[in-house]
Formats: sequence, C-alpha cells, structure tokens
Amino acid sequence: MTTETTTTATAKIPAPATPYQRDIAQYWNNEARPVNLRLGDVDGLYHHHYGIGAVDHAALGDPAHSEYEKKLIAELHRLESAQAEFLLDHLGTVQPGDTLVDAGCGRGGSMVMAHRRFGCKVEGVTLSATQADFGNRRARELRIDDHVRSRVCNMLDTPFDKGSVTASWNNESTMYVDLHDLFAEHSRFLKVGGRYVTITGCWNPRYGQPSKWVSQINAHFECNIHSRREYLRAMADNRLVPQTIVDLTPDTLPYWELRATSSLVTGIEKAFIESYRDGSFQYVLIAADRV
Ligand SMILES: C[S@@+](CC[C@H](N)C(=O)[O-])C[C@H]1O[C@@H](n2cnc3c(N)ncnc32)[C@H](O)[C@@H]1O
Ligand SMILES: CC(C)=CCC/C(C)=C/COP(=O)(O)OP(=O)(O)O
Ligand SMILES: [Mg+2]
Repeated sequence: MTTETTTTATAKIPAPATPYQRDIAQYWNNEARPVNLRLGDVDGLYHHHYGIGAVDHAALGDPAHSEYEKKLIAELHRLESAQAEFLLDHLGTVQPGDTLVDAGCGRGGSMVMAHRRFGCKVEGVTLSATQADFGNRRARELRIDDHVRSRVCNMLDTPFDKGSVTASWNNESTMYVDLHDLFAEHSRFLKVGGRYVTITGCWNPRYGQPSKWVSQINAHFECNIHSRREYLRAMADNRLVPQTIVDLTPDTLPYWELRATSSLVTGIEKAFIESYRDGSFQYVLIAADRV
C-alpha cells in the first residue's frame, strides 16, 4: 500500500495510505493542547485518552486554595493513568520475552506503563512523526528505548510478522479506521490464544443513530465513531472472540465533570457529558481472545 517514502532527520516516513490519513497525521503533528501536555508533565507519561474512576475530593482540597488548579491537573492525570492501567489489566499473561503492539500509540504513555508492568517489548504505531519522535525521545530519556519503540506506520498495514505478537490494543484510536480492516490486521499479527483489548467511545445502537453530540465529537476530532454493534460484528468476522465487555460510561463521567471545571477545557466537554448522560454514547472496554 505504502510505496513512496520521505526522509526526515530521524527516519524514513512512509507516504500516507489515503488523503484522510494524511490529514490525521497533520492533525496530530500539530496538536499541542495544554490539557495533554500539562497533564503529561505531572510524571512524564503523556496520554491522549480520557480518565476513569472516582474523583478524590480530599486530594483536591479547597477550590479557593492557590494550589487547587495544580492539584486538579494531577487528579485528571491520575484518572487517565488509571484508564491505561485498566486496559493493561486485560492483556492477560505477558512474559518479559513477549512483544506487545499499541495501535495508534500517541505520545506513548501507555507503552511506557506496559513495559514497566511486564518488562516486555512494546511496539507502537502512529500516523504522526511528531508523536513517534516524542515517544522515542521519552523512551531514550527513561533508558528503555531497547524495549519501547514508536514508528510512523499505518495500523492497517504493519510490519509485524504473522502470529508474532502476544497482545495488542487500541486505546481511543479505533475511530480513525474501518473496523474490519483493523481487526483483520490485529488477527494477522496476534498469536492464536493472544489477546486484543480496546477502550473506545462508541454510539449506542439502542439510541438508533449517532446523536448530535456524537456528530459534534466526530467533527471536533475529524474521526468516525463506530457503533457498539459494529465492533462486535467486525471482531466476530476476524477470529476475535470477546471475553470481557465493560461499560465504563459511569466511570468516565466524573473525569468529564471535573475536567469541565478546569482552566484547560477545550470546548468538547459538553458533548461528552450530554451524550454519556442521554445514553447515545458509551465508553467501553472490549477484551477479545484471538482464536
Ligand atoms: C486519540 S490518540 C490515542 C493515543 C494513544 N492510544 C493514547 O492512549 O494516548 C489517536 C492516535 O491514533 C493514531 N492513528 C489514527 N489513525 C491511525 C492509523 N491508520 N494508523 C496508525 N495510527 C493511527 C493517531 O496518530 C494518534 O496517535
Ligand atoms: C472517546 C473518543 C470518541 C475519542 C476520540 C479520540 C480522541 C481524540 C481521544 C483523546 O485525545 P486527546 O487526549 O488528545 O483529546 P483532548 O485534547 O480532548 O484531551
Ligand atoms: Mg487528553
């Protein structure tokens, strides 16, 4: 699919497979929102996903206190890291000699966490050269670049050998691709008996069609949110059998309600809060066995 390459100071960048992927690469190359960078600065784990769990109001203290905003940022970051830990909890048994794949790895925060937990290799793919450079720089700073590597690569067309990967995941990155193409690729590189996990936002088929809030989220991020039904159908068609499905919607609402009160709001908070409350949108984890 990718025939041409561009050479930069650090690496050969494959040409985007489609004009859409070129636009998405550009979007993430230019992204520098304080809500992501200031949260990442708390402990050096940079995430591009949302949070789960109860807000620790005792840790936040008095909103009138001069340190409150700093504590609020640390609390939002704690909830985002808790989300990544929850995803890693579902990867199954992983040995230090194993390889994991983070499909749509962003700045690589989840990859560092996975390596710290399992001691294994973690390979990340992103469309964005800026993100891959960022993740590789962090891995070098942490002296784990022999185990944790990001590259610019289309997650639908990866270089990983057939049956070579113990577990793989998409953390809030499935809404940029066709699910049949995506699960066919995971199924190809996963070992039989391997594990696939996603945490994602999906529209609820019980609502009928994507609500106006879901359409707003799509426009905001230039993405295409799929329905819950579509996930299960595309998995079934690609030898991925769901083992665990968790509706995380009630667990992510406190994160959004807290974020909406912060100085780092981006304007998309209302769409998430309203769609989670009216039931048109759900935040879910799906863990599936490669059979
Ligand atoms: C919202 S971010 C999630 C980042 C990361 N999973 C995390 O939890 O921090 C979406 C990511 O998906 C990546 N992405 C979107 N389409 C992709 C594709 N076709 N191939 C590889 N990465 C893709 C983007 O480059 C970006 O890194
Ligand atoms: C659950 C859904 C539908 C997610 C869409 C994908 C996405 C952009 C996730 C968060 O990225 P981010 O951390 O860069 O976003 P923000 O700047 O809003 O924190
Ligand atoms: Mg964010």
